Amino acid sequence: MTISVLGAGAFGTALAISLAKETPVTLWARDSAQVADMQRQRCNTARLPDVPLPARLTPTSDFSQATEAEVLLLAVPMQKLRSVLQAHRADLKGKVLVACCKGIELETGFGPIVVISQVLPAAKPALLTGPSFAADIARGLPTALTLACSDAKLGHQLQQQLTTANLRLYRTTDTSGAELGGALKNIIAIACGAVIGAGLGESARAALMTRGYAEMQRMALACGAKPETLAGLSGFGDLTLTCSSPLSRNYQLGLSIGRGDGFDPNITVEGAATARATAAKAKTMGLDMPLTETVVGLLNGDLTIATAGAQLLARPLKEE
Ligand SMILES: NC(=O)C1=CN([C@@H]2O[C@H](COP(=O)(O)OP(=O)(O)OC[C@H]3O[C@@H](n4cnc5c(N)ncnc54)[C@H](O)[C@@H]3O)[C@@H](O)[C@H]2O)C=CC1
Ligand SMILES: O=C(CO)COP(=O)(O)O
Repeated sequence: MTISVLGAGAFGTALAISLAKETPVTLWARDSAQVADMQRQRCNTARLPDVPLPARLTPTSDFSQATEAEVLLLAVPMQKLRSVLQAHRADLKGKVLVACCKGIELETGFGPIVVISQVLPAAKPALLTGPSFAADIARGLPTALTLACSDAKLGHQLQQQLTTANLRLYRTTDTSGAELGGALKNIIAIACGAVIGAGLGESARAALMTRGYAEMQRMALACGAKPETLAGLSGFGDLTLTCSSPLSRNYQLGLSIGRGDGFDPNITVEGAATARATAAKAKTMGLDMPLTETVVGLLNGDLTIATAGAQLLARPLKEE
């Protein structure tokens, strides 16, 4: 079996490093200078500077070389997924495509599986998601993820093919639940970072995580997802990691909002566009998602932390 990873950011490189310890892996980046640097230094100096690339990992900027593999992992940000697929439609036709991004497309409200199916109707889409920092995977630390694929046979096969010594995959056919868990937890992580950054305390964070989980479930169940998927690695698991670790970029963005600091717009923070997409989607579906709306208000500068907190606390009292 041959594997390629498309996108040599932090996550794509980490997955390629882990998989290349067991099988040959091609890692594609669009930037030929970055590829030359990885070939020379045997390291992704920009994203994972302390981790050497295994001998069986081949960096390339030649897209057709990368698409010779049987299984392709798509590790580009969610908001870039459609354009990458469209740009390489011919090479990707009919391929097994495992999306590794976590988010909802701003313009359409769709997750990665639908985007793949729209651009490449003959492709066989799957999703790899769950609690994992690129740095942990790259360093060989133990990690458990969810492999979601509506085709149960293909999902079983991918689970076997993509499990490594440190990366244990569970499988599900509930792609909608896995997509939404991984996407929506980023919104709540921004909120948690904001609360901690503003010094509002650990109790407030626990409240946000719990009510955020209720909000995630509300949206996911309305979209036909299974509750047990939300309770699994892709939902509850990733919510826990992302809302509690300063290594999370979504949490870091929240921290900077809470502290009133600036934030580098070039850092990949999936939760920002996803919050906006989710708030719009919730409105059309008639769903109450007050935390998501609050995060959008904070991101747009329409709310301060003080007014956001006051608004949430003043909401009508209800059953849990
Ligand atoms: N970094 C992490 O710990 C984890 C990241 N993820 C997910 O993986 C996805 C990617 O995140 P990271 O790798 O961390 O981001 P990153 O910012 O480190 O890398 C993104 C990569 O995508 C490439 N890219 C962007 N637009 C492109 C285009 N149009 N064509 C080709 N390449 C393009 C960039 O050059 C960059 O190498 C996100 O959805 C994120 O949520 C998931 C789990 C863990
Ligand atoms: O998805 C992640 C952890 O599972 C990575 O989180 P960030 O994108 O917030 O860094």
